[in-house]
Amino acid sequence: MSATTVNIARGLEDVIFTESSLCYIDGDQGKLYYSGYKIQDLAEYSTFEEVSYLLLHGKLPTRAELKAFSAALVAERALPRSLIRNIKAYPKTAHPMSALRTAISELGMLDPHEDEISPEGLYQKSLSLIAKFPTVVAAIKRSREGLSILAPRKGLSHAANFLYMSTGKVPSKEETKLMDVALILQAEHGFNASTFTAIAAYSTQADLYSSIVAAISALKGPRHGGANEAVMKMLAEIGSPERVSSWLAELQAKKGRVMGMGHRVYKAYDPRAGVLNKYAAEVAAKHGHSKEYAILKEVERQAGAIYNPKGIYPNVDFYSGVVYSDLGYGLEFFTPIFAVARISGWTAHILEYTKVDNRLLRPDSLYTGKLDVPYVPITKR
Ligand SMILES: CC(=O)SCCNC(=O)CCNC(=O)[C@H](O)C(C)(C)COP(=O)(O)OP(=O)(O)OC[C@H]1O[C@@H](n2cnc3c(N)ncnc32)[C@H](O)[C@@H]1OP(=O)(O)O
Ligand SMILES: O=C([O-])CC(=O)C(=O)O
Repeated sequence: MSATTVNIARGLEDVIFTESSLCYIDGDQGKLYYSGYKIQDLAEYSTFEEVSYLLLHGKLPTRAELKAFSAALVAERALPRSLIRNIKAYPKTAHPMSALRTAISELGMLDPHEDEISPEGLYQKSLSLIAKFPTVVAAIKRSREGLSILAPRKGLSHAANFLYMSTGKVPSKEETKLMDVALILQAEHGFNASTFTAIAAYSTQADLYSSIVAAISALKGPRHGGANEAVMKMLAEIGSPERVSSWLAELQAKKGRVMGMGHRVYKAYDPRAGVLNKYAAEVAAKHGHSKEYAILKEVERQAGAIYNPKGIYPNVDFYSGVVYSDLGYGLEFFTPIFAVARISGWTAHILEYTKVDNRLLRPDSLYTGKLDVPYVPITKR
């Protein structure tokens, strides 16, 4: 093989390595479907529980199925005591994504059946992880803020309970809807970097927890899930809508990237950003976070003129921070909230991959090094 005969896909773009019926993205048209349903319909009419059921089962639940599924999630929400103790002892300076990665790793260690990979065992562990992610993230948040960790509260939906455990207040209907929408929009997105990482780990027959820890690690990066936090830092750097133009000129001069814009698959407006933009505008108008929103709109307008012709538009991370800030989360919790949503997609993909054909993932590279180099003893180098 030589460089002239091999087509190297550096970012694995356009490489199709499996089949999946979980998610369809039309990147040119800016369309997204979960198991055939339009993302806009799910965001408007559904709940995170319903969407998680859809992803795990491939169909929307009946009323009775949803009731049983939601009850199963509620039953799995609480954390082992020793994990709560340990979360309290995590350094307050640690990034919440590092704390989440550590906590999920601990959950695996505490599960006496960590390695079980029967379909029933995997499904049960998936439910348990979907249920526990909000409890873990809320516990990390409260512990960092020097507040007592709250136990999950029965009678609250997944989104409402997450908000309750995070803030100590039972949220309003509007706040719950806002969190539900954010979680629904981020629940699944095909073979993005974190899902692919989860599958790569799982393809070795590593246990579910290890695969999810791998996924959390990949989500942390600012080119992927970490972009929502990076957007907020970018807004702080810009400072005001009037500064957007000079900031953009500097960014272009150093060939930098506008965080929250651009996507490997979408070469049009990310439909999730469209939905979040609408909610962010409402939140900004109602609750006075209008400065951040105003800067974002200006970045979208001015950066759009430069980058839209190249297929670079706002992605899901562009407007989500305005929504999370409004719900009471600091910017370091934006990516953990993404993980609270994406755990459904990660586990659904692992369950699906097991059924399709759990084949070891192992790509190749074009070797560009030397061969048959004579070994020189260390004393002679
Ligand atoms: C949930 C998610 O993961 S959504 C994505 C979140 N990430 C971000 O928002 C970070 C900012 N965006 C990016 O870095 C990129 O758009 C990515 C990594 C997400 C996808 O990019 P890719 O499809 O891999 O494109 P690639 O990195 O090859 O860039 C192609 C060209 O577009 C430019 N480009 C891509 N994104 C941006 C951006 N946000 N701002 C400015 N230029 C950009 C690159 O500089 C490059 O230009 P060049 O050809 O002149 O060198
Ligand atoms: O699909 C991707 O590459 C990134 C993304 O938008 C997501 O994971 O939600």
